[in-house]
Amino acid sequence: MSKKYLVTGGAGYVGSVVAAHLLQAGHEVTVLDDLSTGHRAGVPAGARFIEGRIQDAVKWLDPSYDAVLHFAAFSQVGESVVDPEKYWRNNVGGTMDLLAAMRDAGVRTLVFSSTAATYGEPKSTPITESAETAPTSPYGASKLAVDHMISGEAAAHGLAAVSLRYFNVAGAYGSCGERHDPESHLIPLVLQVAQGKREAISVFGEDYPTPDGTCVRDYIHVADLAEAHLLALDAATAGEHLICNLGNGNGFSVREVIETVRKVTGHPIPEVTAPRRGGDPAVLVASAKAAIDRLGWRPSRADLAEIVGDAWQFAQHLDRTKES
Ligand SMILES: O=c1ccn([C@@H]2O[C@H](COP(=O)(O)OP(=O)(O)O[C@H]3O[C@H](CO)[C@H](O)[C@H](O)[C@H]3O)[C@@H](O)[C@H]2O)c(=O)[nH]1
Repeated sequence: MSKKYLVTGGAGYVGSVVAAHLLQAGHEVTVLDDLSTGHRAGVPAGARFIEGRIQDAVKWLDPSYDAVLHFAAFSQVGESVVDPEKYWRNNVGGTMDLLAAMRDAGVRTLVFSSTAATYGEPKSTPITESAETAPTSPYGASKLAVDHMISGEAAAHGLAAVSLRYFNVAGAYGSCGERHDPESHLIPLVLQVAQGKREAISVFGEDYPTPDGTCVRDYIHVADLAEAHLLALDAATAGEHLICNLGNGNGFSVREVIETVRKVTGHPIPEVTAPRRGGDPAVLVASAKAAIDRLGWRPSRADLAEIVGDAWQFAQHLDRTKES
């Protein structure tokens, strides 16, 4: 049955891919995005677009919406360390306003874009949802605060809520892909080297306690991630706040990612060793058992070469359309 959804941050990377999946499933989608980091061109065709802030969601939410999928947030770990207030005001304050607007409008289902950064430096791997939450950045702390806020809203006011804690989202879905400005994520940066836009990729630290000394991450294809959001909408239960990690449970080192980009693109990728980046845990790998058991999620694009290949197609598409 067709439903009506508000997607905050639907002009951004993950939000636009989820909006596209909702539209393909036959649903009606309104994207609310202030374009502070998103791109108007990223909003999928067929979605209604409102340029606006989550703080003002009360102006647009009404009882005709079945649920909100909430992606709008600042997400740069480094920036959050130098400007924490920006993260508390927007990510936490903005979500507080959004939750109030949902209550006013009687919209009682929420899927929230949470993050592995809520856990901080893990004590054991793979990380389950019962692991200690000790974020090492204001970004992670702001997302954890929202998770707590949502738990309270579910308990006190019967919200049906699911928080999905993403590990390293990568890849692309057609014309929806990753384009941060400035770019700080590993795969798009290595692809920029392949495109000749950068001379070399800096490897941030090669003395970590990992097999090749570089950091290990769990890369998940953005389309697999998007499918989990549709399942989460079905699984959401009044008065319950379900939290699920989303990752493949496979770790790849920075060097393995660079080598995969070499193979996929056929370009040599010069690398230089740089100092460790502050706040980077050595290994972040998810246990996705909860998503598999509770949501019925089955990721189908876990192959790193496929993830990198789709990101490579998107990087070339951006060049061709001269939007980059
Ligand atoms: O030029 C670069 C860029 C990154 N890295 C390394 O590559 C790995 C992956 O880095 P990304 O920046 O791509 O991703 P992160 O693991 O830092 O980020 C992810 O986890 C963060 C929380 O830890 C946030 O949730 C963030 O949005 C999410 O993408 C890290 O070890 C990083 O040090 C490099 O070596 N060189």
